[in-house]
Amino acid sequence: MKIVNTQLEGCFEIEPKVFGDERGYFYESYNEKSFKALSGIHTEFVQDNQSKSRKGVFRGLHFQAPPFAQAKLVRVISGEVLDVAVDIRAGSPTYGQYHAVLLSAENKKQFFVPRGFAHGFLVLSEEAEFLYKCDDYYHPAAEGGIRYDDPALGIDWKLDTADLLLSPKDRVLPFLSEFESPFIYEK
Ligand SMILES: Cc1cn([C@H]2C[C@H](O)[C@@H](COP(=O)(O)OP(=O)(O)O[C@H]3O[C@@H](C)C(=O)[C@@H](O)[C@H]3O)O2)c(=O)[nH]c1=O
Repeated sequence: MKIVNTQLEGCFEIEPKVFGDERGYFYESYNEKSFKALSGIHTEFVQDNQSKSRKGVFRGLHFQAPPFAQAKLVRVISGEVLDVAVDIRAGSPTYGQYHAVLLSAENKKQFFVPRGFAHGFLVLSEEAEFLYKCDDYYHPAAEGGIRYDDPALGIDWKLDTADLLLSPKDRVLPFLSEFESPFIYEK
């Protein structure tokens, strides 16, 4: 596997080593030892989540506030999504900046979203199944988020955002300017 760092400190993409043969393919979708050795991060994942969504569904931009913050290792097992992480660590030199990556069953890329980032994805294919590991458990009372269509973020979603399907909860999330981050940047 190969780690590709992004412009946002702590956020990186993973390109797994895929072994193809006449039967199909094989790859290690997660190997704790390699993950820790290559990333230098000693995250202990405790929960795996899976969701399925149809084209035009947007989930996000979500986080859990400390002390229940979650780092996530995300990937797609069918279809294609545009996955985005936004730096919401108060005082971060890249506060409000985002990284977007196309994740698909085809490219098998993974994306590591650290604590202190809001995360979301838009489904670009007819359907997509999304799988992710989290390093803390679900705590609904600690859930928070910011609006995906905040002009201050300026995210290019690659689909007409007028017709997206969002949960009622995600429709009323605050814009960055209305938002007080529960995360503080630590160098
Ligand atoms: C996230 C989560 C939800 N749920 C329940 C609550 C609710 O009834 C149902 C659907 O929840 P949501 O609408 O919050 O699901 P969803 O919008 O898919 O939320 C997810 O979005 C992506 C972008 C993330 O990054 C995740 O961390 C998570 O926030 O599942 C759990 O039981 N455990 C969990 O860990």
